[in-house]
Amino acid sequence: MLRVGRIRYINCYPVYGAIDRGIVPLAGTLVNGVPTDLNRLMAAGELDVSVVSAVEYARDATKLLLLPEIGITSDGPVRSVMLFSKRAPQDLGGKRVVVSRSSMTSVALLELLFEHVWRCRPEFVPGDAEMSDIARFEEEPHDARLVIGDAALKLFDESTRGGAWAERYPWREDLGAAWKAWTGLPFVFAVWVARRATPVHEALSAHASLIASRDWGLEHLDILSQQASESSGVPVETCAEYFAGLDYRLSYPHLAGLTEFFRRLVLAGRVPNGTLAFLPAA
Ligand SMILES: C=C(O[C@@H]1C=C(C(=O)O)C=C[C@H]1O)C(=O)O
Repeated sequence: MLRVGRIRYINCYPVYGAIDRGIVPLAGTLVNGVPTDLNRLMAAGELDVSVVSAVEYARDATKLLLLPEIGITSDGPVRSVMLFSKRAPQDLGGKRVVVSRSSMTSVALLELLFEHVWRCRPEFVPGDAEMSDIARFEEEPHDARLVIGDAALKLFDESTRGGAWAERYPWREDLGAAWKAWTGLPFVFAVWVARRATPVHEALSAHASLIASRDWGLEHLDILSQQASESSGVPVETCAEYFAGLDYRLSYPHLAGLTEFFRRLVLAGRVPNGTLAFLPAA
């Protein structure tokens, strides 16, 4: 049985919604996790097909194939990948920036932004930043925090209404928006991949299910926004706007954004140079 990974954030509802509801069959079993769990399981050969951090593909491209036409992307603000800061990002040189242990792509993007846009060098420290960790943020000294997923959406939404979070973090940088301002391109946060060792017909079948489920999801964002609001505690209108701002296709502008990100990571010596290799389209 094919093992298929799913990020347990609401950002994956539009892709897995129809599979979850039995509307689209999937010949496999789902494994849930935060992005870094799925990256690790994929690298260890414990998953066959999964959504992973975009940078994980570049890191391990010789073992992986990209699934065409699907990704988690934004062309500008994403809302759920946020640097919450007590001071302006340009003033964070030598300061402590806690980066979510759940993320790989956003940490790599954040490092590029500090180096090239904000032009200073903070001290990066990995830390827990899921919804259940929010209450303990102040126990750990820090000047800024990178938060992704539902926890970021929740904190961003609350801080736009003023109150304690807005006071604690007067600077809130949306990494999708920062990338767009820097490069003019959309950003690809996550991609779907198959291990090259996975039998092609099985990977193709999973891909076809994911595409069909995503197409159903995009037609039913109202139902999914309601479900997302219930599970995240974020108002339904905010979830609806969030989904509207994400794009789950991988069209030319997204691929341009993805390769530009990889090119800059290669220059920074973070990932080996390589190429995009795709599973044949389903
Ligand atoms: C848009 C998001 O993109 C995510 C960010 C990832 C990363 O930083 O490695 C990986 C997968 C995506 O879930 C999000 O989680 O909010």
